[in-house]
Amino acid sequence: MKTTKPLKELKLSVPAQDTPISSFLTASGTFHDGDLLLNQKGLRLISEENESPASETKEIDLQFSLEDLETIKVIGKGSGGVVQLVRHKWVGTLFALKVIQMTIQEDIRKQIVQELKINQASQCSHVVVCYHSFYHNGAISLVLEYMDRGSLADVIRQLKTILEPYLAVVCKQVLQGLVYLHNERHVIHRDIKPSNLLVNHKGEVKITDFGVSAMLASSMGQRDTFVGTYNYMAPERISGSTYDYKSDIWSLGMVILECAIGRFPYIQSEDQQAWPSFYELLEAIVSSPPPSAPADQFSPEFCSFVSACIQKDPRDRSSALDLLSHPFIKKFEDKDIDFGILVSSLEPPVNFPR
Ligand SMILES: Nc1ncnc2c1ncn2[C@@H]1O[C@H](COP(=O)(O)OP(=O)(O)OP(=O)(O)O)[C@@H](O)[C@H]1O
Repeated sequence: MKTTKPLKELKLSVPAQDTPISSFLTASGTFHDGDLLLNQKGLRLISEENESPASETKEIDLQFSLEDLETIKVIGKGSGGVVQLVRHKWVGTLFALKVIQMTIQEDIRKQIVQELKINQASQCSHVVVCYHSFYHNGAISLVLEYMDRGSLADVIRQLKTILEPYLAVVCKQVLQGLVYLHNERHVIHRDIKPSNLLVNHKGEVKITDFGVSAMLASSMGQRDTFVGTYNYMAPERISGSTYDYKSDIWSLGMVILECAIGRFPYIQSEDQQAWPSFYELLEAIVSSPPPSAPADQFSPEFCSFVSACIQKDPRDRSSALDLLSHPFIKKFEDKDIDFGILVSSLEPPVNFPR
């Protein structure tokens, strides 16, 4: 692969806003999209068939308001907006408040609405909980479960590589989250990457950020809009073919392999100058043989797990459910591996409280 200028994250820019906010706001300033009503008081889900009678709406904990939260500090920034650490003034509980400005393209706004719907209904301990959502002053605010050790990206930044026993523990939790999303919610996440796998001091790993996920079951059908990094994207998505749950499995395989070898699998050496250009990377993902774990450095179980995920043809990839019983996961299940101890031994991410 040719040496070109360094390119750490391959991103596309978001096109300028082309839909006025007024087109999806009601006269009272309520954000309205399908079965969702969102205003200063919080989120209300309305049954699709029966939107009008207010008495039939399902109200969700209106006691909780943005004024009850005080900001401690900004802890992160993504393409959609900032993430702040906040505290509930009366109860003292910490939350992560993700604020997304609404002056964005309509496609992105729709993706955010999906995020709200999925998060609000989430009942899986490996998916980050969204406790509440508000629409206020041109921004959507999501009150999320606070994951006090940041993301897997923060962990690998410090550790460089993660050993197989810990990787098995991380993988199992991500797979449990994916089984929930794929088999119960019928959702493709579409953006599995290290910064979307959040970690806490207990060693729990949870999937977050459904900003780019799509509800397969929804009438919108498969959508092609994507904003974010292409590094972990499956070949069929890059080449514009149809894709399904298996594209998340490719991404998981790429993340796990990166954690094991300590570098993004499509760079040949640890020399940071050797990053391919954007198009070289896309070409490599689509046309080159898939990356694999070096058999001389890793166990046969790990190598087999990685290749069960990173297959060019999605039909050759295992499902999340099947991978949960893969020998690599099973091997460490009764070994009492405590990822929490490892994570707690690290410095908290920059901006997170010490
Ligand atoms: N619930 C949370 N608890 C603790 N930290 C969080 C939480 N959600 C997000 N963060 C932190 O904020 C950062 C930014 O998150 P965000 O989801 O906005 O963007 P991203 O996933 O990093 O990037 P992109 O928007 O390009 O996908 C994360 O990398 C993480 O460190």
